[in-house]
Amino acid sequence: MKALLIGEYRQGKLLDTTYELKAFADRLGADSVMLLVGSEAELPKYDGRLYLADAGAYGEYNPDLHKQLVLQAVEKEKPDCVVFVHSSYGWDLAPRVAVALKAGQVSEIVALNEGAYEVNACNAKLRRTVTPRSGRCVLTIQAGAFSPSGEPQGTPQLERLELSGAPSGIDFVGYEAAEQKGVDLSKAEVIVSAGRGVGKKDNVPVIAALADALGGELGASRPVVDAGWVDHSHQVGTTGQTVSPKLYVACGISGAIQHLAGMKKADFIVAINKDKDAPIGEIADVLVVADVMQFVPAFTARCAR
Ligand SMILES: Cc1cc2nc3c(=O)[nH]c(=O)nc-3n(C[C@H](O)[C@H](O)[C@H](O)COP(=O)(O)OP(=O)(O)OC[C@H]3O[C@@H](n4cnc5c(N)ncnc54)[C@H](O)[C@@H]3O)c2cc1C
Repeated sequence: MKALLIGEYRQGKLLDTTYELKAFADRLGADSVMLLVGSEAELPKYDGRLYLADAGAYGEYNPDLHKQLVLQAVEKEKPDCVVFVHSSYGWDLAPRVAVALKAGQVSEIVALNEGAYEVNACNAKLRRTVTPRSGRCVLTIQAGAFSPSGEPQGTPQLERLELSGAPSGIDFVGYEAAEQKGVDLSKAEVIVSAGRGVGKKDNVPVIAALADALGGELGASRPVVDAGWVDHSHQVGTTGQTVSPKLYVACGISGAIQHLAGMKKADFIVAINKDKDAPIGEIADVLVVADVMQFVPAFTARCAR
């Protein structure tokens, strides 16, 4: 099996998720070759062939041109699958490539299951296992689901791809940073996060009090934000902030991939959960099996002494 991996630059910087593509291909048992559209200034550590194309004259992202370049690489390599990260880039480009190739697309893969793909369903409450029927397929992987097992290594063997025409009718205007409101969790050294397990909005101050006692910030999982218990600026995860504090305390959080993707780089993780088998236990340094509303007030009282 051969996989064409579509790496990603954002504003000239190589995204770390590019390495997750290689980890996915390795777990699939596929030979891989990579394509990057961007500058040579920052190349990934990659032990294999890397197609590099410069479309900078047309702005950082132009769907027509990027699709054209992916199709060129497909023509040369004849891969069985073309793999993107499920980012805004992958969301936009993967379906365009799938339509052009008349290939089936499987989106937001979170795990492999004996050669089939597991994807989230019902807002990640369920998983579906799917196998594409088309011979060639286009895949997108959930960021954080396939972490590299060690430090990425290798120097890529570069091959250039040239554009064969100007884009039709699409101009890249630029990126506009979202207005920064509320807290910037990315700089916090301690984060104490509330999950659905805290039960109700009135219980959130109990979690915030622990954050205060530890000199940290309040974080939250998405259901807590969606329910309006905590402002979105506190959300940790793929659709919230990515954080790397010294200490992360997860209170009543199950450990869904989308949450883990935002906090798994924390130096030390404490999880408080009444379920001893909660998935967060797999990455937590300490798992306290307890009712969060009994444990946290007692813990806060000890911290405040
Ligand atoms: C496209 C997409 C993007 C997403 N982005 C994000 C994101 O950025 N961030 C994010 O967090 N999620 C995100 N999600 C949602 C994610 O898939 C999960 O649904 C979510 O993280 C679950 O939040 P939770 O752990 O708080 O709730 P649950 O999964 O419901 O877990 C609650 C946990 O609390 C425990 N619990 C219950 N009661 C108690 C108690 N009294 N004491 C102790 N423990 C208790 C339970 O055992 C359980 O483990 C996204 C989903 C999708 C599809």
